[in-house]
Amino acid sequence: MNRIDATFARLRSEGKKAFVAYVAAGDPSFDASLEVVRALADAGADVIELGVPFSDPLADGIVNQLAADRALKSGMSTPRVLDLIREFRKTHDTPIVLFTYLNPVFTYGYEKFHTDAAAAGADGILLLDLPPDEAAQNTELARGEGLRHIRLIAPTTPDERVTLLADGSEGFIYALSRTGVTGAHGAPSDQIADQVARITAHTETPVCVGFGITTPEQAAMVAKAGDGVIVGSAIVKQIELHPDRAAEAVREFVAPLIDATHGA
Ligand SMILES: O=P(O)(O)OC[C@@H](O)[C@@H](O)c1c[nH]c2ccccc12
Repeated sequence: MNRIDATFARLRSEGKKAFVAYVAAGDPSFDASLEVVRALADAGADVIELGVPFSDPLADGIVNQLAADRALKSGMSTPRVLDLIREFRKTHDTPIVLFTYLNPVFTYGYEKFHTDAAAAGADGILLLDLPPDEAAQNTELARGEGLRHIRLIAPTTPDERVTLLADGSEGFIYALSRTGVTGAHGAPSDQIADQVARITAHTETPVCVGFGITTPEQAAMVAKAGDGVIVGSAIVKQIELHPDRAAEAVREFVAPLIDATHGA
């Protein structure tokens, strides 16, 4: 069974919500990043969303932009991201979703990317700029049985596209708490429960909410509304602030967020 599906099935049976942690692979270096990802898993993150660093991350705010830049400068590349996953898999079973843009996957080769990523130990993929209609038309974009395709739904997504996206989403659905780019620009809105309900009306697939979640209070609020909480920039900021003790700083930072999510 796919690790993402197994994790959500387990959490549902335990009545718990998922904590999904995002970091850019290779930030600030291969070795330090591997330690960070292991620390996230050890701290109890249910899913790790691992960013394949890309030079033009159009949906990312400044914190994630700088992280991608640090990773690229440290020599990170798509094959090295797969190496990092292989290393992580020697010790951990936590599901991994690869987050990236179409360009790095196009350059690597769509089909080869899916095959190699699944073989390395990835469980899902979130291709930010792949519209669902394109995925349906160009099946090689969505090839690779080992990887679940996770799709984003924004508050501005029209209802007819919510159905299309919910049908095409596997593993879980990523509901954006607001429009704009990633990062802590304003608190998550109190409309979140309504937005999640708009999606769950169309699907049984778990719905996780991300964008701008920074504090345990926000995590608890969002966890009550959906099936999981996604936190990126706030974790990545810890790596930026403490490059020499990134894993430890991340572990300390996520512990209360994970408690708040699991306790919601
Ligand atoms: O950083 P935030 O606001 O906590 O949001 C999660 C996010 O970082 C992660 O899921 C992600 C990183 N880059 C993205 C680009 C688009 C959508 C989502 C993402």
